[in-house]
This record gives sequence, C-alpha cells and structure tokens, in this order.
Amino acid sequence: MDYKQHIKIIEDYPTEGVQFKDITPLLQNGEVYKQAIDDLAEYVKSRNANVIAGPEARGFVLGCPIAYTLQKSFVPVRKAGKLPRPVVETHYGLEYGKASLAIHSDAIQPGDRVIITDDLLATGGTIEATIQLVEELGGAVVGCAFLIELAYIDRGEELQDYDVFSLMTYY
Ligand SMILES: O=P(O)(O)OC[C@H]1O[C@H](OP(=O)(O)OP(=O)(O)O)[C@H](O)[C@@H]1O
Ligand SMILES: Nc1ncnc2[nH]cnc12
Repeated sequence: MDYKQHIKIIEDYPTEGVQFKDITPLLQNGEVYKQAIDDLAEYVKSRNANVIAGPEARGFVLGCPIAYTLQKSFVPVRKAGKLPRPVVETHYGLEYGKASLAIHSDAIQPGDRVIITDDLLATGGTIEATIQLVEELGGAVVGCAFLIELAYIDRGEELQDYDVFSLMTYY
C-alpha cells in the first residue's frame, strides 16, 4: 500500500520551518485506515505484547483500533491534569513547543509487555516520555509503532535500545 499518497504536507504549520504531516486524509479513507491498522496490528502481534499504550490525541486514533482488533488492553496516556485518579506524570519537549503526559498508576503492572503507538515520530520527546512512564510502573516496552517516522530530525540515541516500526519514513 502506498500510504504516502494519503498524507498531506503543510509547510510552516504550526510554526515556521515545520513541515506538518497531516494524517487526516488517510483516516478519512476507510479502506486505507483499516489496512494501516491491520499492518500495525501485525507488528504488535509479532512483539507478543499484552498492552497497547497510546499518547493523546493522535496515539488514540491508532492504539484503540489496534487494541480492539487484537483484543488487548488499551492504556490512554493523557495530557497532564486530565486523569482523575493517581498518576505518574512527566514533562518534555516536542518539534514545536512543550507538553506533559500522565498515566494512571495502576494502568500498567510489572511484567506487562507494552507497545506504544502514535501517529508520528519527530524529536522522540513524546515517545520517550511515554517510555519513561511505562517503565516507572514496571512495564517492559517491547516496541513502538508509528504511521510516520521523520528521519530528517536528529533524535539522539535514546531510542536505540527499543524496537521501532513505522509504515512511512520521510527523509
Ligand atoms: O516526536 P515528537 O517531537 O514528540 O512529536 C510527535 C508527537 O507530536 C504530535 O502530538 P501533539 O503533541 O502535537 O499532540 P496531538 O496528538 O494531541 O495533536 C504527534 O501526534 C506525536 O505525538
Ligand atoms: N512534522 C509534524 N507533522 C505532524 N505532526 C507532528 N508532530 C510533531 N511533528 C510533527
């Protein structure tokens, strides 16, 4: 499947110099969206994970249907201040701006095999923050699954020890 023909690129959004990859055309095509979920679900299955964790908001769009398809647990990773019970929380930077994420403290148990899903990997700030929270709760991150990986952004070496899978790479 040529997924890239379903991604629109917007120059200088939301800030100058950023090439925003808009996934909404892909989501609007039911056949292509389903194929993308099935392809990502195959990867998740191959990693023998029992939990899918997805950061708000675009991580939900992928993580929820994958969890549903595989009948696995879905753990929402939310922007700080949104979850009602005790959380672990962290603050981080992304391609444009700063953010914070939180997970309910009882959402992941020691020994859980966790896949993190998101639409796009840019600086890695979001995924690294999510990894930190999952590991703080004793979960093992057995993979990270994305629709899109931006290879032109320098990410350092933090993700080197993790298995990363994506359906599209932009250079
Ligand atoms: O690799 P990074 O530099 O962290 O960038 C990637 C993250 O940025 C976007 O989310 P955003 O925080 O804009 O939130 P949204 O999904 O709610 O739009 C995107 O959905 C990823 O989560
Ligand atoms: N270039 C980009 N396009 C879409 N979402 C993003 N999140 C972070 N960087 C992004």
